[in-house]
Amino acid sequence: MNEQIELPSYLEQSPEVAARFQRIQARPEVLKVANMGRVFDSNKGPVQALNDINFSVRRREFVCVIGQSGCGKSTLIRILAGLDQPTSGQVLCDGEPVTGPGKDRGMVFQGYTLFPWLTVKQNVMFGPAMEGRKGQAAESEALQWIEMVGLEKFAESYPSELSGGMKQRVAIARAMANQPRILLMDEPFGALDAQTRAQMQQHLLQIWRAVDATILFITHDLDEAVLLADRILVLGANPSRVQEVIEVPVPRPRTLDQCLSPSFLATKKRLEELIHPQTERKASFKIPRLVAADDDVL
Ligand SMILES: Nc1ncnc2c1ncn2[C@@H]1O[C@H](COP(=O)(O)OP(=O)(O)OP(=O)(O)O)[C@@H](O)[C@H]1O
Repeated sequence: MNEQIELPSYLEQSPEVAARFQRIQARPEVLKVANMGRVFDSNKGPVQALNDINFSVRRREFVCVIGQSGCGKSTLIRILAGLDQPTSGQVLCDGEPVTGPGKDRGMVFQGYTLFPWLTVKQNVMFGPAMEGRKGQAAESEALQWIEMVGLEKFAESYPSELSGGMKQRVAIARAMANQPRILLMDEPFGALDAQTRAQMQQHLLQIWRAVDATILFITHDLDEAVLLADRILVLGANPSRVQEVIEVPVPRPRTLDQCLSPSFLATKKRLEELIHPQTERKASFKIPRLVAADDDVL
């Protein structure tokens, strides 16, 4: 039997979800990106990586950014972090122009960026210590963050003694210990196996619910974006612009079970239409013949 399930529109929101978006709209803007562009000079001439990007993120909102490879996601997050500068437009964090890195913006990358010579606790205390916050109070605060990510038994361990998922949990605790206004995450779970990744997604949602954190999260994974985000920013390519902003209609709290709900599937379908349009030309490349035609293969 070839039965097709009729999906609702991804624009359809239950009253509960619509009310949540109204509440978010009423909150102050933590991050504002206005008419922002970035042109790189290259030996083949200028490369317009980002063009006229406009969006804002409100307090305690969870925003995911998706887009095809090379559409400028990393460039965007590097500019938001203050690690790169736009060539036009501006970025405001709490109304102040971003001119460089700052403790109001924490970063978690895909690669494990812990200091290998420091213990988990020392890694988490690193930022506060640079600010002059040391001693018993700073230590017990660090231990609270370590507990929040469920690693209290590993406070004295070194990064080499931890799994990939555990290292990323330390990276989140370390970023949060600086009490950032916004946490910028660039494919933080990209290197993890599927099961660990699913656990980390739930862990991140728990942390986000427990603290006053605004999150901007880059991912290639459409399921991950729908599972985590309030809104999903879809970047189009050549040059990169905000192609669509999707308000995820899936109610919270989110669990893995919801990945099969009609609203989840409808949102994912819309993302697929945007990221992999039907009209996209099929790849036409030639694979060199590696064996002679008369070889006996398979
Ligand atoms: N330093 C640079 N010099 C020249 N061009 C650059 C530079 N950095 C990025 N680009 C170009 O800008 C565009 C966007 O790159 P970016 O790395 O931001 O994309 P991305 O969406 O993060 O890609 P991926 O998903 O593959 O990581 C690409 O065309 C890239 O070649």
